[in-house]
Amino acid sequence: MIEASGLTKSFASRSGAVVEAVRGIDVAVRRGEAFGFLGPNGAGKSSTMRMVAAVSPVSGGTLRILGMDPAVDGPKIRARIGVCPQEDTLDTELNVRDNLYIYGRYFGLPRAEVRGRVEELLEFVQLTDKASAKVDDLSGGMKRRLTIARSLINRPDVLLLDEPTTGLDPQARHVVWDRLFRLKQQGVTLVLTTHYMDEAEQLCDRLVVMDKGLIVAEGSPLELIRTWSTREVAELRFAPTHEHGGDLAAIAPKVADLAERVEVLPDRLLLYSADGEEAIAQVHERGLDPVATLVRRSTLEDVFLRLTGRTLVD
Ligand SMILES: Nc1ncnc2c1ncn2[C@@H]1O[C@H](COP(=O)(O)OP(=O)(O)OP(=O)(O)O)[C@@H](O)[C@H]1O
Repeated sequence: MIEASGLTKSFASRSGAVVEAVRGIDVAVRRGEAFGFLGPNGAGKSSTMRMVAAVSPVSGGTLRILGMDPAVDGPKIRARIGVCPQEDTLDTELNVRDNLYIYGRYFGLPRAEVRGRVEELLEFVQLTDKASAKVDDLSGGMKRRLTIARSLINRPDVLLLDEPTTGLDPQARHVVWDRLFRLKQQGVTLVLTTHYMDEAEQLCDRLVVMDKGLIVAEGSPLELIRTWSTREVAELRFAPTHEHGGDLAAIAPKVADLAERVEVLPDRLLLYSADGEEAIAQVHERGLDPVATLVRRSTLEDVFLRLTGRTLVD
């Protein structure tokens, strides 16, 4: 559905310096899959998405979308994809139903067809009872669902979603995920960006981890975790009154041999080990006395930390 090779995007900044937002990435998105671009702010995700949406010209490399070249067939591509942008771009002058209707007409769909499609989409995103409401009276989650409905008006083969649940509360996020799952079941190819690990794990069949304009890893969430992390992680917190005064960097060498890898975060130590309980038992045996411990399974957050040395916190 999408094939990029050596894809780059540069911007000229105001000072005249060149910003290389995307520095040569290879990506292939298959029909029907949910594909994610994961990475922190500034990684180049949005710049990539805008090229894939055929609204921002490619600086270098090649890009094919639905077999077409965006430089030649931009309008044809845009007719067959849906775009759900990061910020709300809904028309606050119009009510919920008319936001969808106007968009459908913009796509050149006949009036009667748009009317039917609008009702179908309102139902799909569970906004039928809000059809006459002003956009400003909707909650954040409802606005996001309306934007998703709008991006589906042309029955796209591919739906691009830039951070679909950023800023939403947990319940609203789950409602959005549920709708995206349903779309996937209907055969729509989903391409999304996110900096939420749980979102990537929930939704994506495959994903790439981006950092500073480059892809640093690629695979299914499970493959990435298996390749780049251990099965379990033991988290250790120490009291500020500990003999090292809570200086975690000083404690780390004392436990380094108990794990495959140790990460020092500002507030805790992470011990990457196949058996977290065993690692913690040994820490206690050495009289190191953590004030709190926790064993959890590895997540994509651990993969990201391993690959970039940074956490993905916004
Ligand atoms: N129009 C622009 N002009 C100049 N620089 C830009 C422009 N758009 C993006 N950039 C720069 O390109 C880099 C990548 O930005 P981009 O928005 O693609 O990252 P991102 O991974 O999507 O981040 P976010 O999660 O914040 O959306 C950043 O350094 C950004 O400042």
